[in-house]
Amino acid sequence: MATAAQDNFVPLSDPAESMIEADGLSKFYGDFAATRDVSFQVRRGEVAAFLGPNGAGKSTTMKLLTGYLAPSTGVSRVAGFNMATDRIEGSKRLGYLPENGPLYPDMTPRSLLKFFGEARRITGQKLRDRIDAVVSQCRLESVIGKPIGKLSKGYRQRVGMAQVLLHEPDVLILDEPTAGLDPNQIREVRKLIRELGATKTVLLSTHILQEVEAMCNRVIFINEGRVAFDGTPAQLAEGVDSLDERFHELTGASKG
Ligand SMILES: Nc1ncnc2c1ncn2[C@@H]1O[C@H](COP(=O)(O)OP(=O)(O)OP(=O)(O)O)[C@@H](O)[C@H]1O
Repeated sequence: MATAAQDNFVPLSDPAESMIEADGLSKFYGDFAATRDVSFQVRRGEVAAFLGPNGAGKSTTMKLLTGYLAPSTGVSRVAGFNMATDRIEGSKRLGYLPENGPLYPDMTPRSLLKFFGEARRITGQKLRDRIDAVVSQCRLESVIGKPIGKLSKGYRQRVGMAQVLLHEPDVLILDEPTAGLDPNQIREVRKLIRELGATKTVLLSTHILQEVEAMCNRVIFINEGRVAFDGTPAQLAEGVDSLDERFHELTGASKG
């Protein structure tokens, strides 16, 4: 039976090109469901906002999608690969930026990128070329030799992005990529994500409505562990005076 969320869904391109797929993902901690039967697909060419209030289940869903957490029920796929049974193949095509991801504070961006590149079996000239490319893309030139622990939050976030992009993944899953940044840093990270969206499929989590308008052509809204809306930013704004009003409506609706 179709759900309200599915009724709202508008396919933007060929369904065969689904690059990120959540299929009935639930995660239980004892009796508590952090996510319940979460299903959606993000297609090639989409930059999708994963929107919802604090505690809605965004990070949990992202961990389930990337294979970092095992679901209680359901299946996740990245570029068509089942992340439970084919995680290595899926991971080759995936760049995942976790919320407050581990960055080794004593390493420099250069040594960190070398370390992660080698872990992905990129070596020699290819690795040097890829490091140069992501350093330029993420504008890290001025901090490349400084300890990561001494960098500003904005630069640390860009180091995380560089690490995510190093192996040229087709799919990016970014957990709150602009959290904790100042307005200038936010503008720069948004610009970078818009550029990346031209060639990659992106799912980024946020609880900030402006992120949707600034970067995304698709919105998946989650509340209390369930998908409450799935459609375009224009559909999200339909029939309300402001996105704030829609946010309130979507978060209030499931409490009745
Ligand atoms: N390991 C865990 N054990 C128990 N409950 C957990 C665990 N991890 C997450 N939760 C709970 O699951 C719910 C969803 O958490 P999650 O971190 O996915 O939310 P979120 O939407 O990412 O929130 P935020 O925007 O604050 O990061 C929350 O109520 C959280 O407390």
